[in-house]
Amino acid sequence: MFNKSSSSPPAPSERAPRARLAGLCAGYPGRPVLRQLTCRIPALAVTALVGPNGSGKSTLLGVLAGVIRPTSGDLDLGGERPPAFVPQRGAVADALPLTVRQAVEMGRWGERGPWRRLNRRDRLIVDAALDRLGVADLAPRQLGELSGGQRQRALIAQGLAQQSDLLLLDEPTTGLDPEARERITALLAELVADGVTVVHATHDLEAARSAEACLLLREGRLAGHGDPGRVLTASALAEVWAVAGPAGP
Ligand SMILES: Nc1ncnc2c1ncn2[C@@H]1O[C@H](COP(=O)(O)OP(=O)(O)OP(=O)(O)O)[C@@H](O)[C@H]1O
Repeated sequence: MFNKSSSSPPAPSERAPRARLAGLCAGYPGRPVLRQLTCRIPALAVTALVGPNGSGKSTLLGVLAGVIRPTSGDLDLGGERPPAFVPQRGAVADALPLTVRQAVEMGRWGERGPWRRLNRRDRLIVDAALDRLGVADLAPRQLGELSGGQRQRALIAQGLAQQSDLLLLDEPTTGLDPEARERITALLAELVADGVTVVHATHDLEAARSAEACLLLREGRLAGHGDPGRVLTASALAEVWAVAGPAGP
């Protein structure tokens, strides 16, 4: 009677991984950052990358996105389409004269090229992404005049319009108020239900705890990975942030 239903989904650690890292090292010219990372990123789950400033979260996203080449070790990234990468909000100039719709349409450039007109299918994909993120009514507005939460949803819609099954986001909730943070966190979980694997770097421990998996980084090394409830303990966080300095998470 109390047997687990045979239809309950397997735990993330038991699922086929979307990405496998083995002894992976990466960084910038003359600056090694990631050191010997060995872990799996579960498919169809939200994975949070957690760690102090400079611990290598964005670098790891860059490696997964294919913009930073590992210097050694292996990265096995399955999937048929390249990952979709949504950079930090600050990386997108607020002054860019772009409407929300134009920003989301840029998500189609990878397939169409920036100079080719979008076709009907592209426009339907853009409409669906705007709808999914609840920003369809903001489509004609300038990106720069939106609230932080609205802009972040527009940028996630741009990632979604790339139609990848792997969505990489750099600090999608940073700088947002609690309500907007919760909304984005809930949206990421919903995208998993749509068939997307989500990996996001975050300083928001609440968001990290609500993820199905996490990677805890300390000075470019893996200090823990797996179930956030097991990895993000008070003692592990105190230890990781003590190494990083007194600023705290
Ligand atoms: N383009 C770059 N060239 C050289 N070094 C870089 C570059 N980008 C980042 N670094 C360095 O790599 C290290 C890791 O940076 P990274 O941005 O990956 O950390 P992070 O965990 O994402 O930090 P934060 O939480 O502040 O965003 C830092 O020491 C940083 O100074």
